[in-house]
Amino acid sequence: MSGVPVDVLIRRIDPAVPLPSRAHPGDAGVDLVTTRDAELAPGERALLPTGIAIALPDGYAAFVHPRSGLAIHCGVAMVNAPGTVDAGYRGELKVILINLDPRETVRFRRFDRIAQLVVQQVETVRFHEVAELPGSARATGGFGSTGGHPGVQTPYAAVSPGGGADRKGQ
Ligand SMILES: O=c1ccn([C@H]2C[C@H](O)[C@@H](COP(=O)(O)OP(=O)(O)OP(=O)(O)O)O2)c(=O)[nH]1
Ligand SMILES: [Mg+2]
Repeated sequence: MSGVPVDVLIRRIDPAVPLPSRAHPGDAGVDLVTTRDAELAPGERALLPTGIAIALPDGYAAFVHPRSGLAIHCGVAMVNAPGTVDAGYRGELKVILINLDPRETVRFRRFDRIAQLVVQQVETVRFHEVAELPGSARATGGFGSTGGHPGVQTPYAAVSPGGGADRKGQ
């Protein structure tokens, strides 16, 4: 990371919670911990408290991202990844985890690291309604229109640049 650090106010809701810090200089995210033990059975989800609240400057947002280690080793994902923390939000940061492993229950202990927080500048936009949008090379192609998907055939339609749907088996 370069440039002048952005100042973010932080309040400990749980007085014993460690303040978030970077594992390595230059890391984009700071790890967030759970302040309570949790047990997630296969398919179960939980809203876990992090013990902190923050005040971001105007023009910034924070994004709660999953940890890749939890994903590959435990099959744990964030249901709403990335979670969006608004600049005006003063409540406790919370993380919605889900255990996607089909067999194993995953256990978290107090102060285990469960997610990471990335603070970013966000643009303020104004929307201008128009009858027609300007053309582009991609046009309306999306959802697999460029092909090359490994694995199973899904029932979902790819949208071709012409705007039509390529539906397998129809
Ligand atoms: O992973 C997350 C996502 C959100 N939040 C907090 C901060 C955010 O500012 C607030 C609202 O989040 P969001 O806008 O995603 O939820 P919503 O379902 O749209 O709720 P609301 O109607 O309160 O905006 O909840 C978290 O602590 N963790
Ligand atoms: Mg919202």
